[in-house]
Amino acid sequence: MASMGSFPAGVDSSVLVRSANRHRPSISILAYRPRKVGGIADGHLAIDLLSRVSLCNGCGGGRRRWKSRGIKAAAAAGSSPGQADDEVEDTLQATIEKSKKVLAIQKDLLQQIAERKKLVSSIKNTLIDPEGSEQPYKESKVTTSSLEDAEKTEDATELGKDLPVNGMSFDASPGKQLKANISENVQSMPWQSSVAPAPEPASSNNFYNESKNTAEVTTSSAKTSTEEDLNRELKDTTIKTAVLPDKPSSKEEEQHEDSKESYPEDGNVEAEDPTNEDEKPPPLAGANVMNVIIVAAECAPWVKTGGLGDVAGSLPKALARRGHRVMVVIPRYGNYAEAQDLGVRKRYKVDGQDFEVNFFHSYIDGVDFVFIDSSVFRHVENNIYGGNRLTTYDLKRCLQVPWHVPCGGVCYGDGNLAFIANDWHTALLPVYLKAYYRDNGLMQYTRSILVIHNIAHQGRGPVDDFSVVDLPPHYIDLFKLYDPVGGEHFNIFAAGLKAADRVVTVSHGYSWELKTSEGGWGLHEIINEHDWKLSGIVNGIDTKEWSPELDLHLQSEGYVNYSIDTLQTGKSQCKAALQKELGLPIREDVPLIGFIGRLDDQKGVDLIAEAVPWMMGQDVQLVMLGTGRPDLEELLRKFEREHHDKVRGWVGFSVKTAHRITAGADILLMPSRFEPCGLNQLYAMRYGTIPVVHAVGGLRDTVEPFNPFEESGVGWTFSRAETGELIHALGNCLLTYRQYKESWEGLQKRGMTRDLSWDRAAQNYEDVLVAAKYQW
Ligand SMILES: Nc1ncnc2c1ncn2[C@@H]1O[C@H](COP(=O)(O)OP(=O)(O)O[C@H]2O[C@H](CO)[C@@H](O)[C@H](O)[C@H]2O)[C@@H](O)[C@H]1O
Repeated sequence: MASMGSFPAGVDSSVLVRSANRHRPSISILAYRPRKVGGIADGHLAIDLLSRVSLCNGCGGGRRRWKSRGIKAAAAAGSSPGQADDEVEDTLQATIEKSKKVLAIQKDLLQQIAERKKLVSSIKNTLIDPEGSEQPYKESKVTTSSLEDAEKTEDATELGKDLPVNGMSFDASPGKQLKANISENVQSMPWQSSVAPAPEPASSNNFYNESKNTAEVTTSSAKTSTEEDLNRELKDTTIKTAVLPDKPSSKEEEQHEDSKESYPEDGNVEAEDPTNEDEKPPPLAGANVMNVIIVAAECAPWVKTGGLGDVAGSLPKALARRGHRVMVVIPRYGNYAEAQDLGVRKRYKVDGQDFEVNFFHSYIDGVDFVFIDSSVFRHVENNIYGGNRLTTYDLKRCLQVPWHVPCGGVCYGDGNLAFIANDWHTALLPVYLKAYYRDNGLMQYTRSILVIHNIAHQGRGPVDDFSVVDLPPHYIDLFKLYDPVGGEHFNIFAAGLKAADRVVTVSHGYSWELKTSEGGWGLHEIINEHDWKLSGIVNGIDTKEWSPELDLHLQSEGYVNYSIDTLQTGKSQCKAALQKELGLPIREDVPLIGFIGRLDDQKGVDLIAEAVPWMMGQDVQLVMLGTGRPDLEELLRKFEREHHDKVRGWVGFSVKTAHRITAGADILLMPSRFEPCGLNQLYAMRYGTIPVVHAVGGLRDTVEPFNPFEESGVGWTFSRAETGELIHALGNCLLTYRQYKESWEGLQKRGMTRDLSWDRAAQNYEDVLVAAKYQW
């Protein structure tokens, strides 16, 4: 039994071995390894053993069996029964004594378990990050319940009253203390009172200093630490030390697979060996990791009317891959299966009306998707932009999300935080951030970035609309804009562009066009004035969603997945499947031309319409998918009626059909009059479909024209939005398709191998986030 040396002193292993032969509980004792003293399972085992051993030792049956065996043994050795009886009694007594010792040792082990727990907790509390400051998100451990306590129904003008403020002191009794401190500091908004609030200034503009200040302050988590929590927090601490982003920890393990893997079920402390840190690579963003909240009106796959939905669904994942902690906030238009009710309820008065807002949450691919559930969003799923443009998306609530919505049990907080708003629908967010918070010394380190996906839609209205947005009177100047057509009016995009810390648009070409009177749609002067904060970043694509190898819509009804290696066979199979599905003649040799997009002026549908007579004179097939202006929808139906053997006009919004056209078509037409970026041409290239585009905005940036002498380029472009130019470019494209098969294949392969992923774009967004963070 030399190997049993790990038993605590005082344990006679021979007793244990003897007992092991007779009693199951003792066998378990032999298996008891001090190495695992930190685990819950072992703790339970010890308690279980304690009860079983005492039960066994006290049971008459056991005693009788031992007695009769002792008599038989004595008889066999030639002793008298009386002597044998005494010996048995003695042996029994000795065994009981030793069992008592075992019990004492087990108690001791339990004590050790408790001490290891304390140790875990104290390690967690003392570890600091390599920068020498505590991690920023420590400050954000303000749980919903603490905020719930802190507030009752609030008025729209009381925003900020339930906001933890940098530098304020409050501690573990969160709610009331928090409320008290905040009301001391934020008595009222400046336009309501001549007494300005007195926010605590941060000691420096260095983020980490700020973090340190706030981290000391916000120990107000109402969370009760269970043993599991302790172990998780230890892991959390090691992650933090490696400057990894905060990971949701407790409530949603099933969704947070990574986290689950990281936390050993039995809480084995040995598994938390700090040397394991080395195995985790640092985040790609390095020291630039931030908390990012992207706010949008739509987000694929839940709700999508166009390219904004795609961007809101995929940019966040790319930022998360770089190590940022990322949340997307969108309205909950429908019942989305993945999203769980967080149980956070807020009541607000807006315009005298009572509203309740709930928050739903889903954690997917490293991103917290938060859905705002409110009566105003219900029943508009199929017409999300059809309601009252001023009240449909209450952006004041979005600004409170970092404090109200605990993702993975931990709120984001306002340190090291940037909001990314998208288009005019969310352009009020930078304005509210300024008016309600920054002007009052709150959220001093939170930044806002506004992304222009399409400047043509601006949220215009009469100047009187200003009364609805609930802002201090002097803010009207941000909104007022003189327009040669409409005169002086109220313009939400204009205000957002002025108030945002940074502005991004979705291509370099478009960032240039925005500054011209033709491309700026009345906002060019403002954009020129704020040129210093404008960047152009070309969109990426979601290479999982849009990939011919993986595309789920190419796995039935004759469609097949294909790659660059199986391009010729796979693509022609998809083409045949598309022709079959649409009822067109199934012919491999005929060039199949596709169009997918909103039917409006922007997309140049009228140019296609004018080119249709010429096209019908060619041996081609044309498939158009779109919704929008009723007259253009009718045009699609008319083309199909008149050229039934060559044209299909699909009026409707069908993601599946969009994927199938992208795979089955040979050519994609995009004669857009303006195109900030354009995604369909990027999808087309990835599927070996050749784009023919008007060289404007993002189309010019992304479609390098074919050069037959150098065998370079990925498509055809034309420089003026005119039918003749479209016909000329398409004519050259058709000629190459028919007569220069090798060049055609070269075009396809160059497009397919381009890096179109979001990863590069995310890196550029990160530069903007960092620039915003350090700007004043
Ligand atoms: N009927 C239909 N059925 C199914 N799917 C359909 C469809 N109509 C369009 N789509 C899909 O919607 C998306 C449209 O994206 P785009 O970028 O081409 O245009 P959009 O003008 O909406 O976006 C704006 O924002 C994006 C994102 O920044 C910019 O790229 C763009 O230039 C700018 O105008 C694509 O995913 C497309 O497949």
